[in-house]
Amino acid sequence: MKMEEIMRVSQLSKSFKDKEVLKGISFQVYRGEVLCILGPNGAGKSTTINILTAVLGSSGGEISFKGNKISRRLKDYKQVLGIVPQDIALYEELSAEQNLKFFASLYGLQGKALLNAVEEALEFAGLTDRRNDKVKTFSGGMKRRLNIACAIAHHPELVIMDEPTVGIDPQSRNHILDSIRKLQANGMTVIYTTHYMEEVEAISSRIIIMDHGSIIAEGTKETLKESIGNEKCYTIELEESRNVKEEELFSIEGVKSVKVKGDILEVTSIKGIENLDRIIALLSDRGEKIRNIASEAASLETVFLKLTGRKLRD
Ligand SMILES: Nc1ncnc2c1ncn2[C@@H]1O[C@H](COP(=O)(O)OP(=O)(O)OP(=O)(O)O)[C@@H](O)[C@H]1O
Repeated sequence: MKMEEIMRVSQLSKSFKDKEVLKGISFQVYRGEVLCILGPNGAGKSTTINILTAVLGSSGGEISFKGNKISRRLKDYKQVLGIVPQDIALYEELSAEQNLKFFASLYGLQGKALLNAVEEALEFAGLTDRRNDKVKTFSGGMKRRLNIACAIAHHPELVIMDEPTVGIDPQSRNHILDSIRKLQANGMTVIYTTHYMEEVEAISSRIIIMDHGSIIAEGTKETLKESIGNEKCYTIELEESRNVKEEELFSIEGVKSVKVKGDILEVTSIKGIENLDRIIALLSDRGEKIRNIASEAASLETVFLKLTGRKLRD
């Protein structure tokens, strides 16, 4: 499938006084994808997002949207953009419906189109039955959902979200992740920053990993995992007997290391070499009884650890 470029960021830099926060980052965004920007606190994610949404000016570099520099067509660009900021921006004294009407009307929607957009957005947020309640009576998760609904009611082409699930309950978080999949199914493009690995696993089409103001890796979940680890690990739980010799396992093609921890045998093996059946055959040949086998590939967490030398959440 040919990917259509919708946005191009070239050599984007930003300094606050003499502190260089973005060090000339470049990347593309393709239509219909969910691009996750992953990085620890202070990596420069919010600064990037704030520049992409034209809230903040850059110190250097260029951003083009559908071939035009955004600075030249700022009004048109903002019209097709949906922005979900890190902090909730809603009117507490207004109802869900009134908030939606207000935000959608900022994008020029009126009359029937406005009413339809509000109806659709209420449903999207799962708040149709709470439409007339004031926002101040809502839980954190409901506010987050409404915040997102306000950003997408006008059907933007590109939705930019800055850590929209921070500090909310798991149910609302799942609702938000589901709704991002829905946005994508409806043809929208999403840029999403997070420091939660599970979210990246759940929704990303592509990932950019940032650290200290630079992009340190880019790819899909699969390519990133492959780039660092071409190993898999079998955890084999045995009944008590211990007849098998470690060196015997090394005679099987692909086996790189064997560790024995009590009744557990940990075997790392090169990915792509299908040898589990041979391992099992050898074990049963030696009279071992297998209780359980689990196989695990490298995770995004390990990718991050290898690239930066530290955990994502310290
Ligand atoms: N207005 C500012 N003035 C000075 N320094 C700033 C300003 N805004 C951000 N920074 C610094 O820039 C760096 C990057 O911050 P940024 O908020 O972009 O990181 P982040 O990856 O979004 O982190 P978080 O997950 O905490 O939001 C940090 O060191 C931060 O202290």
